[in-house]
Amino acid sequence: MYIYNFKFYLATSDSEIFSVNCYINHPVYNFIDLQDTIVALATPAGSGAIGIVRLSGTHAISIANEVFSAKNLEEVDSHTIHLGYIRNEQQKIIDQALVSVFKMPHSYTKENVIEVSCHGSRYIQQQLIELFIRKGARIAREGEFTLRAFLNGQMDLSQAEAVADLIAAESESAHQIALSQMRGGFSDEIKNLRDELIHFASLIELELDFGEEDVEFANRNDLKDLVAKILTIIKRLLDSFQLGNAIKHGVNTVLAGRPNAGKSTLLNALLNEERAIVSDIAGTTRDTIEGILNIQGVQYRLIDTAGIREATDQIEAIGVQKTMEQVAKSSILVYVYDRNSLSPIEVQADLQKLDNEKMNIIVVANKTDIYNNQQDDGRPNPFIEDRQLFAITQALEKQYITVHLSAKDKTQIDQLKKQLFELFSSNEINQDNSIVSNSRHYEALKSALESLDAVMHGLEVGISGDFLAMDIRHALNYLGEITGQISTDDLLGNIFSSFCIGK
Ligand SMILES: Nc1nc2c(ncn2[C@@H]2O[C@H](COP(=O)(O)OP(=O)(O)OP(=O)(O)O)[C@@H](O)[C@H]2O)c(=O)[nH]1
Ligand SMILES: [Mg+2]
Repeated sequence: MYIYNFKFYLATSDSEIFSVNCYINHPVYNFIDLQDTIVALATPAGSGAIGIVRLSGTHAISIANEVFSAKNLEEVDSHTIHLGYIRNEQQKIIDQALVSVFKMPHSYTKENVIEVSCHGSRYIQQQLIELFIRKGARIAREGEFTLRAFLNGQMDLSQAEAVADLIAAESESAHQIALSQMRGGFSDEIKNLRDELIHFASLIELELDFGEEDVEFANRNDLKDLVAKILTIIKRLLDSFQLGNAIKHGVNTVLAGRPNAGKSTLLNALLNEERAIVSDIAGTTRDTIEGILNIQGVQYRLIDTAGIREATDQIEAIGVQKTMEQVAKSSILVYVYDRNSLSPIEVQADLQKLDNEKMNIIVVANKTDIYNNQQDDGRPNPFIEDRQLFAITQALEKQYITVHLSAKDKTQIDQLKKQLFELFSSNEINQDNSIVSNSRHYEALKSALESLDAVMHGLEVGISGDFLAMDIRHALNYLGEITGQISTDDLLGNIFSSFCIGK
């Protein structure tokens, strides 16, 4: 099968080999009928000032022309807009509308596209869609406009996915990542590297064709250099995922610490609203409480939790367990403690318990409004007086970013925000760096990395060409999945079903 494809490759243009292979294995074009003309509402359902009904497909213009009398739409230029009445079969006016005409291939889907901007009444939109269906269009499936754009070569798969991300983007940084991916992002880079790898794969396959003869068309050192180059790039992309994913979905930031440390007070101060109940009773917060904080375009999902201690009742015990789960799931832990009542030894013990390699930690030494050298009751603060304890505090502050603040008086809250932002700064995005934010891409890159590691290992120990070719083929498949050069019905179905109808 593969050799057959390979010979086919030699007879055709460069780098077509794997798409041919994919086409034979996965007839992507079969599961959807590209001949149909599709219709859907492109604006949100419901009433508004304007609603847009969109048609795409071979007959889009002729269908619209049948119900629009002001002009012959088949004769107008592409990218023109026309005002006129839309009438049903009984010549009853449905609406006066603006009709935009895009002639293939100069449209979003590369097909004929009509956009009818009508008055945004539900009734009119419904009537228009039903009329177009009676005239031969069918209702579009979720994401079918974008799927067609992909199948017709308007964009690659990762760009199509970025369209959905762009629509869903709720913060400046998520918007930025989606936009950069839509404009090509890292997929061009992947495509180019993949093409270079295909070149080597074909040379190695050619060696295999010569069977018994001892020939080597693919220079192993050059291949090694290429694989090393690709590995470096893939590793960089994989590393960017933590940032990309956090930005796309919001950075999970958990506030944890002992009861009465002031976590809920801090949540309220950060959100600037009284979200969580605050009291001097230890164990006030039982369940997790969330709020969204936007710092310069990055969304932080703040999670206030139950104070960590030996629980005094069952409900509190569940709360403490939930806290530990939240800590494990989060990207940032804001560990809050009352610096006037918790000894540095206890702080150290807490941090050791909570710290896991992956997490970013910010320590908040709370309640600076209480005079540092004396406690609530006026007695001197033992942690300042004791030189040994003071040394532990200093060591901790070296190890962890520490912010001294008063949650109650809202002093130094901006300093905490600054530290949060610096952990997940969006500078990297602004510089147009390639950032992976899609978990499907992340998984494919991880698999490609494994296969390429195997290729590298194979090159080092000098394994035979057929094994080498197999690992390269795997890597090519995984890389091709990202851009859609390799795709299956299931994969496409999965991706586009998460789109809304009309996109
Ligand atoms: N003086 C002072 N008191 C504070 C500060 N922050 C919180 N408090 C007080 O400390 C007590 C506990 O505050 P909470 O915010 O409920 O503490 P918590 O960490 O959420 O406590 P649990 O929910 O029980 O785990 C309340 O009486 C707050 O008013 C602060 O910065 N300065
Ligand atoms: Mg609380």
